[in-house]
Amino acid sequence: MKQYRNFIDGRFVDGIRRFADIDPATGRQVAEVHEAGAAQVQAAIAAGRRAVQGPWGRSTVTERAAMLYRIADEIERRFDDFLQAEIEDTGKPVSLASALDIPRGAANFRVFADILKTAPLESFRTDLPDGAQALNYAVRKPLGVVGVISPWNLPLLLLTWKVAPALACGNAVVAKPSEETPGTATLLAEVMQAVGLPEGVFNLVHGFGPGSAGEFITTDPGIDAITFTGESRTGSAIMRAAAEHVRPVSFELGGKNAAVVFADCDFKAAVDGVMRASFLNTGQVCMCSERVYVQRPVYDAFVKALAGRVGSLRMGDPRDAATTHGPLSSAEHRRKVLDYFDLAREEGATFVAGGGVPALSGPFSDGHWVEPTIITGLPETARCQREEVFGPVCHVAPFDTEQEAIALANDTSYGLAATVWTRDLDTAHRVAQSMRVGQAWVNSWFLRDLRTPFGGSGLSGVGREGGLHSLNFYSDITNVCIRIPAAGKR
Ligand SMILES: NC(=O)c1ccc[n+]([C@@H]2O[C@H](COP(=O)([O-])OP(=O)(O)OC[C@H]3O[C@@H](n4cnc5c(N)ncnc54)[C@H](O)[C@@H]3O)[C@@H](O)[C@H]2O)c1
Ligand SMILES: O=C/C=C/C=C(\O)C(=O)O
Repeated sequence: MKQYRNFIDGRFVDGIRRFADIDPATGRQVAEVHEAGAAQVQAAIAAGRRAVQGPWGRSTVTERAAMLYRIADEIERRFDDFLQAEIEDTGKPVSLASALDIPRGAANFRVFADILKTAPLESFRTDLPDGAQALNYAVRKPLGVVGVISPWNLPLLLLTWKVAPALACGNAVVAKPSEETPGTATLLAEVMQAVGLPEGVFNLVHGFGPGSAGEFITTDPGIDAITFTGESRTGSAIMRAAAEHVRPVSFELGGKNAAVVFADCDFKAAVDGVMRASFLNTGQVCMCSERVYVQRPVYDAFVKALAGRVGSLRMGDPRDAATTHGPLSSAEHRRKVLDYFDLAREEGATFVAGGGVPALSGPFSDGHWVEPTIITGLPETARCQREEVFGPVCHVAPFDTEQEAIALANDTSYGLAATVWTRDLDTAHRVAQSMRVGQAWVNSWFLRDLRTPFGGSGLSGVGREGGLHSLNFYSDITNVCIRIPAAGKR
């Protein structure tokens, strides 16, 4: 059986216990994962501290950028290994993992190398009453040892989205991937070793949250900052842990995202776009649209077209290029999603498509499959309209006016993403700017430029990452202020 070990101070080490890594497409075990104990997490943090105090913490931008390019190149050289590990851990279709997850794993390093090299320093010239001036400029320095905790839905993409800028800024990292998806993170540790990243700069520990590696990282005073992607409830627990030693946090959390479709949209593009926004990665993307609002004149046609398209999603062997819909991440997560389907029925929903468990044959008969599902008829107060399901499901409801659509979309305690479909430029700007979210897309969804701010409002997160926002979070900033006397004065 394949073994996924911890990577501490430049070496792969066994854990204190082992747990099973399950392929959600088949329900079969694919690897044994070595759970790190408290002492091993402490050793990883101590190794990180030594690394930041050593040459790595004093390395130049040019040196670090070169290292990030080497990491990106090595991920690409081992593209197929990463692809197979990601598919084994998630069951996601090869078409998706090869177009999104693995390329973004490499791109995250390359883009942050470029951003680092081109990032300006902030500076201000201050005029003083006596004719003197002051020149202020802010320098970024490493924060120290950064704890990175990531989820299972886009394992390599979301881990590297945080590891890359943390390393770019000269920090050391102690990373913990989700217990459900340890594969590509372990390969990333192999990459770090292969490219010669100094020992202790990147450490990887496997395990769970409470009472395990996740909690050991977040409660350790040796961790200088915590960056986390996952559920809002977990974010809240981590925030409490971070408060103890007053450490900064950056959180990308859950969503209950709206799609707003106006009657003047490009109808086919909107149907295609909402299909993608609701069902990509089996609905397990934090930015997925679970609430779709369609303007009344096109509402019936839209629901019909969406239901027709759902039937064309193909489940099955993730390695078959024709497969477009994978399983859910685990038996437990499928139970949660199916419980929401039951709840939706109790709350009065009409199931326009899906709603059940498909019968797959052969090795995939024990996978954690759920049909892509479209529901209508729920009141906005229904729990299924308010809570994040994180599965292949959207609810479609009609609206009449622009003001009503904005109010419906914003009526949530989350605030991650929205997507607006219209051909009218004025409507597009007005509505997109009115969305209380981190990302408002117009006639598109999950279209990413990694230089832009990314994050969530309300329950969806704390802070923004991306571009300079990442550099600022992963840096300790010192403002230097120099007084320049006026000529002839002191
Ligand atoms: N906003 C975003 O960018 C974004 C991106 C992806 C996923 N998500 C969200 O993530 C969720 C799905 O991922 P998940 O189920 O893996 O999330 P999760 O919160 O259950 O787990 C995420 C990570 O946190 C660890 N963890 C759990 N409890 C912990 C604790 N008390 N202390 C420290 N670590 C702990 C887990 O082991 C895992 O590594 C969804 O809510 C989704 O919306 C958000
Ligand atoms: O599931 C959530 C997806 C988040 C995506 C990103 O963080 C990104 O594209 O950088």
